[in-house]
Amino acid sequence: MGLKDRLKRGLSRSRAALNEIFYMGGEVDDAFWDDLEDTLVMGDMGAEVAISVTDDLREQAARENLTRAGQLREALARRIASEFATAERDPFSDLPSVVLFVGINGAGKTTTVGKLANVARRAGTRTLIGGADTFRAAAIEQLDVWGQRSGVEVVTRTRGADPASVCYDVIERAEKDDAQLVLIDTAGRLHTSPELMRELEKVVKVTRKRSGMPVSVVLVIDATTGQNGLNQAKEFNDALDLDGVIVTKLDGTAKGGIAVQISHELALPILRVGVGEGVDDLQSFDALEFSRALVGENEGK
Ligand SMILES: Nc1nc2c(ncn2[C@@H]2O[C@H](COP(=O)(O)OP(=O)(O)OP(=O)(O)O)[C@@H](O)[C@H]2O)c(=O)[nH]1
Repeated sequence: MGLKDRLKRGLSRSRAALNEIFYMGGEVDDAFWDDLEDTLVMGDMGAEVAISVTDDLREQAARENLTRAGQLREALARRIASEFATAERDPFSDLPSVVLFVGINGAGKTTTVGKLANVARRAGTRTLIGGADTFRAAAIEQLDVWGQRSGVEVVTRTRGADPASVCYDVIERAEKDDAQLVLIDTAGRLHTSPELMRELEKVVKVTRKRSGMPVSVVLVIDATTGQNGLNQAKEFNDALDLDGVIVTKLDGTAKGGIAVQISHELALPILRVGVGEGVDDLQSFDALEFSRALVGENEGK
């Protein structure tokens, strides 16, 4: 299956409601505009974005005399795409680069690190994995499995070790091995715990201070957490000044619009999206491709 098809398949649940209001041949009337706005809100795009997208599209329809719903699909995708913040640099391809992955428990950090390491190694990039999740023994084992699978070395310490000193070790090793890409997994934590957030601030500070390579802090968010995901993003961004976001599990939700809202409200780029559990299901992010997959295309296209 091609990448585009995987993205489309992954977003099929999010697309279902919009598909319904865009059924072929539908008239563009007041009910259509109400339905469109409601559907965008229900898909977790947020009221502000939903209203401004609908208003703009409505003006465009009047200006260009578009009367059938199907005629508006591509325009809607383009309008939604314009809501995403754009990335100044991609920390996974603009090398050298150190990336710290943060997020709440179970968001998909370890899996994401593993998938990215696998892809980087296959592309011939000298890659190193850092295991700063010393809280859970299983997390260290899980990273080791990904390391073995992809042939990437994992630098970590035993359970209970200070995560900031693990980062120190990782950077030291990266310099010695002349690594180009360093991916560091951190322990999952609730954004509502000030103590854990402070610990994470220390991890980021130590890594930034010690590393001669640019350091990015990337938040991994599980899309199925919906509006809670937006709150998490705000808390993490306030504490750590994030560089970007990876949204996972978009295949498990009808609320894929949350990616639009997070990127727009926090002015943070989406760096990758997860649309399934396979290695190829962690995809590069293209705002227009993503928006098209969210909105759907007319039949026969
Ligand atoms: N369906 C689906 N599952 C995913 C995706 N990304 C990750 N997962 C699954 O989510 C689960 C949790 O992923 P982990 O990588 O262990 O999460 P974590 O953030 O490292 O968790 P902690 O170590 O507890 O902080 C795993 O079963 C993954 O396979 C995705 O895009 N789609």
